[in-house]
Amino acid sequence: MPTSCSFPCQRSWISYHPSSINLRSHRFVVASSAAAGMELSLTRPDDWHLHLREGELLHAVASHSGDFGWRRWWCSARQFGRAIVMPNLKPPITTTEAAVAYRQSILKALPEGSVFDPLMTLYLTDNTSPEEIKLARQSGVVFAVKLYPAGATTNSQDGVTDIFGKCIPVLEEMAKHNMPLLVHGEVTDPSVDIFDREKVFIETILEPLLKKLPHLKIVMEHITTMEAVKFIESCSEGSVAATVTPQHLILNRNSLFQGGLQPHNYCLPVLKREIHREAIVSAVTSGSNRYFLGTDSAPHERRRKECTCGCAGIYNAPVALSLYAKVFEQAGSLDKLEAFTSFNGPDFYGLPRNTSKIKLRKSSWKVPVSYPYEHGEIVPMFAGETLEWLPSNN
Ligand SMILES: NC(=O)N[C@@H](CC(=O)O)C(=O)O
Ligand SMILES: [Zn+2]
Ligand SMILES: [Zn+2]
Repeated sequence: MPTSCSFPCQRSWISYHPSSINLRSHRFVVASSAAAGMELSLTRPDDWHLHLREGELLHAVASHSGDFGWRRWWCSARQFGRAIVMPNLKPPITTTEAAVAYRQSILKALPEGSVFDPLMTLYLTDNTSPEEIKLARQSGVVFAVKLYPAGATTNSQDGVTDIFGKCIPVLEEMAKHNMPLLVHGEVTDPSVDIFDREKVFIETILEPLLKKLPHLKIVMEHITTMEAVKFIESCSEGSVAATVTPQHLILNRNSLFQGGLQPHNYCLPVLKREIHREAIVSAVTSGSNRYFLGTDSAPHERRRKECTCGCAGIYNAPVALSLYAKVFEQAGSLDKLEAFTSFNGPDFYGLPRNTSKIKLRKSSWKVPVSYPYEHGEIVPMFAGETLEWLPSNN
């Protein structure tokens, strides 16, 4: 197994200035501000974009997103209350019946006593019927439908080939039921430069789609560009929103190549230039309610990342909250963190906010170099690095 790639240059992420913290600006969330051990108290966050996989991988990762600690020496806080669970399995979750069964297998993978609530999604295909949307709404466990343009990302081969030609009736039904469309927003035309695929998707798909279906609720997932920020700001509030990942807030495209190819920083949409990262950071830390937490934590077995044709996806569940806190702290906006992690998402989906709390303690902790499971291991984002904010339940 290749193990030589040990992230020699990951320290190139945004610079961090503890001295720049403005205590007055986040007085509403500071539970204790004793210099070394500052603590934030947050309403329990939800993750509005999460890959939990299935089988062994599901069992390996469920505990990092759920509300209980990592089973061994390292206790990842009990983090998220709920998560929107992505349907891109093999085969994909295209029916309500499959979503209900998948939900059961997730619940089984959680240890007893867990209150983590997986919110299920359907994988949109050219053949999804309006009837399926009715069933999804009635089920009470399916909360959104996911659009993967065919060929855009991991397990998207069964996705949509022609949204305007094949999907309008089903999207009209979704609008009727207030069921959000979650979008992997990249065109797949191989002649479009990979760094422009999000921008072209906005121009050629999203803008015309919204003109045609102005009442469709849309979440543009894992936005990566200033064009996406402009698009989101141009839409009417409450109808179009965006999730933002830790990697697109913390890393730019240099991180893919620093000191050699860095497969564990490869995800789709691919990391962009620094100006795009800055645009997303400003949008998210401005306090706008159009943005919310969606980690896009996407585990792949180490061997499937470190190989000749490595999978796209960054496993960030164990580090996500620490990284979001770092971004807001760096921007002097810790007072806006809680809305991003815990309010904007449920408000957009029309769900109640969580009532329990978690804490983020300003103390250093080391990210494990990997999470082994029976037949493989998963390398997390910032493996082996030291992070500053440690989540906990008490
Ligand atoms: N983000 C990724 O790079 N990968 C995701 C799919 C996705 O969210 O596009 C995966 O399922 O691995
Ligand atoms: Zn995606
Ligand atoms: Zn994803």
